[in-house]
Amino acid sequence: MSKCPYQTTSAGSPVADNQNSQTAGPRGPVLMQDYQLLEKLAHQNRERIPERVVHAKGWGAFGTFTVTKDISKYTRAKIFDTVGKQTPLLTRFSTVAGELGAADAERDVRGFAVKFYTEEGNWDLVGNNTPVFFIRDPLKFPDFIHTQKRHPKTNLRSPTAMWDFWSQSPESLHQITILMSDRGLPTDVRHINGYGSHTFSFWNNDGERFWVKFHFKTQQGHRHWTNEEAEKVVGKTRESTQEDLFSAIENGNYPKWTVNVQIMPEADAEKTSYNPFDLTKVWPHSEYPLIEVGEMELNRNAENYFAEIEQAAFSPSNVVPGIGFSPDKVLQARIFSYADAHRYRIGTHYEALPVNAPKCPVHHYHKDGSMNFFGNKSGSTDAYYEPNSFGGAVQNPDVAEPPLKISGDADRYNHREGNDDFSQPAALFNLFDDGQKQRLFNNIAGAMQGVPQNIIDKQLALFDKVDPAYGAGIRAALKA
Ligand code: HEM
Repeated sequence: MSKCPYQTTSAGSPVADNQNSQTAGPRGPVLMQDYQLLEKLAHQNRERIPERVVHAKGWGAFGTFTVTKDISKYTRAKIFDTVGKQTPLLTRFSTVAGELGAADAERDVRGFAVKFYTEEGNWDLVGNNTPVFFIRDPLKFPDFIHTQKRHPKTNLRSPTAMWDFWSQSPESLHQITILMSDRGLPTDVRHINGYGSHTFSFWNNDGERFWVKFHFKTQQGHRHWTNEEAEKVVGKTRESTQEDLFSAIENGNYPKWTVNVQIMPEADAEKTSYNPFDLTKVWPHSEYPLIEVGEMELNRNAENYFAEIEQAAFSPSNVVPGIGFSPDKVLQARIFSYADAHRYRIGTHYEALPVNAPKCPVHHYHKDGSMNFFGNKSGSTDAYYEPNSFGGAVQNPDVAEPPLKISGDADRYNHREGNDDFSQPAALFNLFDDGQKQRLFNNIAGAMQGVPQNIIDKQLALFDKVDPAYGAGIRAALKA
């Protein structure tokens, strides 16, 4: 058996006794000079960081992205430049509303966040298991999330608040239909698809821009629980997804996803009948078919959950040359929100932590700050400002994004005006067979228990507009 190392204080001094406090006599009291005891207690008091304001409960793993098809005519991103090329990555999956200790088997959207450690910096795709979202204007996000979290007085989740908000937000119908369908309660995260959801952009070496959507198709197939099955699971274990993902990887049963893109030439955005930057809409696959790009495999569990998964910081602002944003208003807001959240939740230099640090050289001129353990990053000791004459890092015009034409007057535009919120949910509703429809009705009726009738009526009127059979089915389920 190998000899264990000796325990030390955090200052490195060897510890003689870690079993007994230092006391005046065998019965105590303890001495103020027992710094070892003080250090242990003080560290324990600092073991928690704030949980994520949303997506607090999560499960993560490391893996690899492998390019299987050449899409270099659309993007100059180095991650895609050679078939067979592999890039290391980190994923974190999550539920949205539950706190850090929430049960896993809950009906909720699943977060699907991927950090690709590319040779030109980290690219984070912070998506969900749904191709659309509840809102299309980011001004709505804090209110929407308040309805998903606890009521200030009862400290309970409030179905009244949820349906009150949704019944006044017809753009949420598409996402509600997914959430209340079979796919709204997956058994685990190996059996879900992932979507970037927003429209992003690609640009190639010739300066051409394309609009792009990302789709991760599970190779494990889809698996879900009914509400009744999930209740039994939660009665047995609150950690069903953690157990499933961790043990699958530990046992060498590595989950895989086929990564696809939908590509829209830049000029098409002016022609489509729908706004291609509207997060509540999908692009018809018949017009913009899926193009295979690669495969994602998860093959390594974290050694330390807190250091590598809880402290992981994903942000839609992390793009790399060849991949860019789009005018999608919600995406634009997320470019601000995530890094701001990380500075608060983890600290100013969260990107220097090993799990967040890029695997390529990093050269910037940010200076000092709490927990700066790396000094200056400019590439030269004397170059702590820019421009300088001391060999510090310089800009690289080669990675400049092609200019984007913008038009219009600055104003607050009514995002509900002229928007069809009903056709796409109707198309989805009509894809469901009778059994799927009945479970959808039952799930919605179940989620409406205790909600005032006037709010239910407003919501039913919206379902009627999607399809009269949709509203009628829920009415019948409410009476059952
Ligand atoms: C205005 C809209 C939104 C805002 C302001 C917002 C904000 C946030 C914030 C502050 C966090 C916590 C970050 C942290 O502490 O690490 C978060 C987490 C997350 N959000 Fe959003 N969000 C928005 C919309 C979306 C959308 C549309 C998606 C998916 C398409 C999404 C997916 C996620 C995921 C997956 C996480 C968890 C990331 C992780 O695993 O660490 N969010 N969001």
